[in-house]
Amino acid sequence: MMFGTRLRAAMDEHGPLCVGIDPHDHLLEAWGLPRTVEGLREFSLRTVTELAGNVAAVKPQSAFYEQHGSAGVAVLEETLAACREHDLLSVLDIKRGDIGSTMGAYARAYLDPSSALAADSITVSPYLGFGALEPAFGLAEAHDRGVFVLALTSNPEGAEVQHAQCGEAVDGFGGSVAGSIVGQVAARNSAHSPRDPGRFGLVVGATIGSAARELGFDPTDCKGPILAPGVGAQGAGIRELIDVFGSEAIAANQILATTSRAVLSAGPDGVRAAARSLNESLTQVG
Ligand SMILES: O=C(O)c1cc(=O)[nH]c(=O)n1[C@@H]1O[C@H](COP(=O)(O)O)[C@@H](O)[C@H]1O
Repeated sequence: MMFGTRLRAAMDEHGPLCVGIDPHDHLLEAWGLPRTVEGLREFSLRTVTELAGNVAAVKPQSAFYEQHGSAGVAVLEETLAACREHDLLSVLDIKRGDIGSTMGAYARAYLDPSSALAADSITVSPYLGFGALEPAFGLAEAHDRGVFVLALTSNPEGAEVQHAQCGEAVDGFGGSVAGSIVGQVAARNSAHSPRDPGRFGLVVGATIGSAARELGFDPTDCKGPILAPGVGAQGAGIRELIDVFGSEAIAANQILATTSRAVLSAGPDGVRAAARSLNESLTQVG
């Protein structure tokens, strides 16, 4: 089944929430775990078992595994394997972007099923040019995976790059860098529609307010899934999600709202209930 279809089916079944697996040191401590690779493993595998069957996807944040060196990356591999074993979709948050030949190596690392680091989908950064991401797009198609391209990120610093005007406007998407990214993702999803989403998605923060409107485009026109971080610890909630995306796109399960700290801080015995509660409030929209 095509990634966009698989994700939509998971959202229809489990709700529109993706819980990020961000093993911050303070969260390991709050869970009574050591700030070691052993603590990292227990935190990660417990989160997968608690959330499988309760959320549409999880989003391991590679950085928190890399900070432990190769032993941490080995835990990330175990975490992704656990997702596969539990039939839990994964969005591996790596935000990689590089020149084409190097991007090819990244694509093989994270999208080729023969790799221990392969995920169902990944985040990528178009800062070296949208076209430089082609190797990731190609492998995603070859192995039926998904790619979420950063467009309007949840951090305030992103605006200086993403809101910049880049000359030629992409029809219907305005002339900003972000609009150009959204328009190019929409073009790759041209055979799809909001009801039949493509495998190429966007990352658009729930904290961006009216930015997309002011830049002259609607991110939901990308005809793919939209990963929406910023919920919870970064201050966004249901109201902000509706302001950015509209209740129709949320109710149609195009928006994969994602939060990490707000759910993980509930602890090992509370993470499932916290996810179900947030999912419940999200499914009330529309
Ligand atoms: O690609 C991402 O997931 C991402 C994009 C973005 O614009 N903002 C953003 O916060 N993220 C990631 O989403 C997670 C947010 O974590 P919380 O703020 O704890 O919910 C972190 O792992 C971020 O790196």
